[in-house]
Order: sequence, then structure tokens, then C-alpha cells
Amino acid sequence: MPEPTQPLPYLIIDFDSTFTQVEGLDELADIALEGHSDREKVVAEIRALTDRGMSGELKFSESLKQRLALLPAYRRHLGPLVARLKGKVSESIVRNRAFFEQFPGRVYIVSSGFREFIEPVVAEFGIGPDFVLANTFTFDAEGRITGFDPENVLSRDGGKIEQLRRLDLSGDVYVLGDGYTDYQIREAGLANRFYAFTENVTRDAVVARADEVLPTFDEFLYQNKLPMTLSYPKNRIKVLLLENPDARAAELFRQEGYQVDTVPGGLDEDELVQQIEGVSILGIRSKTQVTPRVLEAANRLIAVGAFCIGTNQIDLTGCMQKGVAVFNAPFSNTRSVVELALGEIIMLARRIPEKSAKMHDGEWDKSAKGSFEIRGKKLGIIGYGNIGSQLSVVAEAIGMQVLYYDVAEKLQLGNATKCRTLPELLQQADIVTLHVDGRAANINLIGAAELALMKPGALLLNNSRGHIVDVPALAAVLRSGHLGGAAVDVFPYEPKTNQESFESELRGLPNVLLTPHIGGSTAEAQRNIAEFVPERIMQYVNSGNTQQSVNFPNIQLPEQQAHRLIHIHHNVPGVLARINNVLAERHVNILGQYLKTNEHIGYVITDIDKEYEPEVIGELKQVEHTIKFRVLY
Ligand SMILES: NC(=O)C1=CN([C@@H]2O[C@H](COP(=O)(O)OP(=O)(O)OC[C@H]3O[C@@H](n4cnc5c(N)ncnc54)[C@H](O)[C@@H]3O)[C@@H](O)[C@H]2O)C=CC1
Ligand SMILES: O=C(O)CCC(=O)C(=O)O
Repeated sequence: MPEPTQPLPYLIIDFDSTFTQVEGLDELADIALEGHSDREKVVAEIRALTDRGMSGELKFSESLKQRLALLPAYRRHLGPLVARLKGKVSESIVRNRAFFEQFPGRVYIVSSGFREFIEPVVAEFGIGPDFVLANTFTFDAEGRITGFDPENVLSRDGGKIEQLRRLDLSGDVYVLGDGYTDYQIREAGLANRFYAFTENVTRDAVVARADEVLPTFDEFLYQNKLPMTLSYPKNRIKVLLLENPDARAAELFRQEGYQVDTVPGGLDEDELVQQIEGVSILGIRSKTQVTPRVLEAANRLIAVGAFCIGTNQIDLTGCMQKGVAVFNAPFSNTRSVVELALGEIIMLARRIPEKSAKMHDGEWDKSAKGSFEIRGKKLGIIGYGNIGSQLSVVAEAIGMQVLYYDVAEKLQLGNATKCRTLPELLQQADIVTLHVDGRAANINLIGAAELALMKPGALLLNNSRGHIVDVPALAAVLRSGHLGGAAVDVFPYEPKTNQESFESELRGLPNVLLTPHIGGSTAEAQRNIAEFVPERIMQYVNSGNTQQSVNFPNIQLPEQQAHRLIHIHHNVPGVLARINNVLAERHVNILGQYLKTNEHIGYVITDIDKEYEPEVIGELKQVEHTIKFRVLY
């Protein structure tokens, strides 16, 4: 990265597809041809000519001539065009409007586009007409655009080079643009650096020749240590998504400007340790283990998104101590698991797994033996959280009697009966269903002793976590006939990808439904999760809001006032006082301050006045017990 450049170099910025997201002439054609039957065809032809000109495939003057010949535009179309272009200024340029206003006289728009529409658009950014170098249209008596002024140097091949020569700027000159003609200024030795601007369009031939590639204007400002609106360019935020969350998740992160990498399937610890370096946001589902070793290698991690409910696969305390906020989707797949459990109860009660298998083998076994209605049967729900309690309501609605057991005090819904102990539930229920979370204390919650307490012929469902049930013990009671059947969706070891085979002692046992951890795998749930988790993470990154974080103190923050300082520290006495001392000594006015702690960390958000000395930031980073510190502008 270059050192900060003083004074600011001259910036030569292209207009079409750089300053604005679009090409002015394409838009003009679109406006002029409104209502014409061949609008799409002509606009497409003009776009193709623009592209060929910009990538260096067609001589620039030829591309311009051919485009204007196709353009049935009049002077009256220019007003609507300017209005449209004002709404299509590149997002990162709009975001950094203050930069342009701060450095009048240092930014030139050098464009082969036309002054008639460029001037009014860039004027709103404090760039005056003297700093716009562009072509001008020629019109006939009716106001129809007939072509361009051939005397204008920018209408010719190599026009930008000649224009820069005539400008004769002294000092450093940097060119930002998306086209080949922008690069040619650098090639001709008239600029020190050429930045390929790819926020709107990426041309391989141009990118290949660039000194730097700029996905946004923020990146240019960041690289050159110039004042910018964001504290950090979003394109530098790397997201790694594992285990195939719905494509909407990647789409949302990309829309935000982040770099997104996806790895289908999971990664084991070694693989993740290899890949986590430089990653700011890690997205996983239930399989990926975020261990202390992974966290040690995670040098830039800000947040982990669990695209699921369970978070037992994540070292939550380790994340907290590293200042990494973890978010999940606590309700997005609840209904899907409930529906699966209900279906499984009916399937097992009617011995469908074995009847279906026999039919596939050509055997017709019509009998009522071992089959029963679920109406009036006792459903024992272990873990009366979101899933357990919703299943309780649905099961009652179809006539089951619900018993439940939970280690925490829970609101009893409908006519459900609370059991004081686990054995009390196990001894009474006809069907036992597990909906506890995956905390370590729940390993083998259901082992041989618990299975022995269940009624003969009872059914067991596990849609929670694989390690909750002692699988060999379950296989034994199924083989012995003590249990009438089981449905199991989760396993102590689950294949990493769909290519790996599934091994379990439960395979081949009668009246056993096995599913590949798909309790939450419905289109609805996956889409909901893929929106919920990125939204929480982006709120956290953009505003510091930790609402719904599973490991950070939850703070819902008011709208940011001026600068926001985000400070995460070990929860020891005196840190807040030290932060405020720094601010007081530097005469920084606090507009608002919010603090919340948990047993490990303190989370302080301080909104301060716009004006402050840059040293403040360094001093706040040095406050003893600081884990992470960042500024939001
Ligand atoms: N198969 C699948 O695809 C899915 C599985 N899950 C699993 O289901 C679990 C439950 O989900 P939610 O209901 O949303 O979680 P939740 O946190 O709302 O409920 C869990 C309940 O279990 C209780 N609990 C924990 N240990 C217990 C114990 N030893 N005995 C009795 N109660 C105990 C808790 O107090 C809590 O009320 C998740 O943690 C996840 O592991 C969740 C979604 C999909
Ligand atoms: O869909 C997944 O990968 C995991 C679902 C799950 O177990 C959960 O939400 O906790």
C-alpha cells in the first residue's frame, strides 16, 4: 500500500461507468427511444459499441461516431437524462461526497462523454465546469443531436492523452476509470498510477493493466489514507460461507459490498485453520467446529454467523474473549423441525418405515399389528424451548396429551403437563421426543438407563443433536424390541459432504426412520435463515448493534450520532473510567454512551462529536484490557 500522499495528487476521474453507474449515451438512447418499437434493439447496439470502444476493441472515434449515428436524440431529452444520471452516481462516490467538497481544484472529470450532461451531475459534488473536460454535442435547427464538435480533442483517438498533455499538471496524477482510454493516460507517462474502477463494470483488458483495482472509491481513499465516510472499505471485508447456506446469504453480503467465498460442505479443523486467515465473517451451519485452534488462526474475525439454531459447535466463550460476536437464527427453522417431528410420530406409529421398505421389496404386508393412532397418546417432550413448546401446541391440536420436562422453568402451554424429573416423563410417555440444546452437559442425556425406563413399545425421536443419545444403547433396545421404533435426524458423527457414506449402528433396524440432519432443511427455513443471519451481522458491523447475539451483551443502539467508538474489553473494573478519561483529557464531547457487560466482556459504545484529534483513537486502543476497538464514522 502506498504511503499517504501529500499534497493530494490530481485525480483524473472518468465519468461514464465510473463516476456514474451507467453510460450516458446508452441512457440517452433509452430516453429518446421511449415508446419506439425498436428501442431495445437500438439501445443494445449502442451498448455493444460502447463496450467495444471502452475495451479497446474498436477505435474510440469510430465507436463514438457509430453510436451518435444510431441516436435519435434531441436537446429536450437532455433534461430527463441529467435527472436520471443524478440518481445513478456510483454508490461509493455518493457516499464520499464530502471528500470532493473538501478538495476543490484537485479532481478533474476527463471524459469522452458529453459536457451537456456531465457538468450538472458533477456540480453537485463541488466539481466546477472548469474541471470538466468532455465532448460537446452539435445540434441542428430542430434541436436534434447531429454529432460532436470535431475540434474538441476528446472526440479523437488518443484524445484523453492529448487533453492531459494540454492540462500540464505538475505533481502526482492518478487516473481512475473503467476504460482502456483511461489506462492509456498512464501508458503515455502522463499519470503516476492507473486505478481500474470496477464498481460498475469490469473489463479484463483494463484490469490486467491497472496499478490497482478499485472495487469502490472507498478503497482508493483507504489506500491513500484520505478522509473517507466509512471507517473501512467494505470490499476488504471477507466472508467465508461453509455448508451451503441458501444462496440469498451470499447475495446479501455481496450487495453490501463484501467479498464472499463459499465452500460447499464443511471443513474440518485443520482445513478451517488454513482458510480462516483474513476472514472477517465466517458463516457455518451445524457441522463446522469453531474451536480454540480455529480462533487462534482467525486474525481478522469480527463475527460468526450460525445459519441454524444450535451453537454448540462454536466455542462461544473463546469467541467472546477474542471480541468475535456470534449470531444465529433462533426461530427461522423451528416450524420445519416441528412439522418433521409430527410426521415422524405418525409414520412410526403406523410402522411405515418397515412397511414401505417391504413394498419396495415387492412384499404386501397388510396388517394392523403394532400400528396405532396418535390421538390420546402421551407425547413426552424433553426440552420445552422454541421447538418443544411449538410441537406441544400442534400435537395437542391433533389430540395428543403432552407431557414435558425442561431444566428451566417454562410457561406451560395449553393443557400440557409439566414433569418434575426426566424419569417421570420417560416412564409415562408413549412417544418421547428430544428438543434440548447441544450443551456439553447433555452428552448421552438418553443412555441405557433412561431407555430402560421408557414404556415397552414406546417410540423415541431425536431431532436435536447426535450426542444427546447413546447410539449403541438405542440400537440395543431397538434390537431387543423394548422400543417400538425411533426417528433419528442427528448423529454423533455426520458425513462432511454428500459424497461421504453414512455409518451407524442404527442402519437396517426395523421401524427406524433415519434422515440426514434435515430437520431445518426446507426452502422456507433456509431462505429465512439466509436473510436473518446476514442482517444481524451487517447491523453489527455497521452500527455495533448486538441484538440477538448469542455471546455478546445485547444492546439495541439508537441511530448513530457523528462518530461511534466501539470498545470491547475484558470485564474488569475501571475500563469505562479509563475510556472516559482519555476522552476528557482530549476534550472530546460525548453525545451518548451505552455499556453492557456479561461475565467475560464489557461492550461500550460511545457516540462523540465529529471533531477529535486522531491521537484519541490510538490512546483508546491502548486502554488496558482492550480486546477490540473500532470506529464507525
Ligand atoms: N435437526 C435439525 O435440523 C435441527 C435441530 N435443532 C436442535 O434443536 C435444539 C432445540 O432448539 P430450540 O427449541 O430452538 O432451542 P431452545 O434453546 O429454545 O430450547 C432448548 C430447551 O432445552 C432445554 N434443556 C436443555 N438441556 C436440557 C435437559 N438436559 N433437560 C431438559 N431440558 C433441557 C432448555 O432449557 C431449553 O428450554 C437446538 O439447540 C438444535 O440443537 C434445531 C433446529 C434444526
Ligand atoms: O440445517 C442445518 O445445517 C442445521 C440445523 C440445525 O441443527 C440447527 O438449526 O440447529
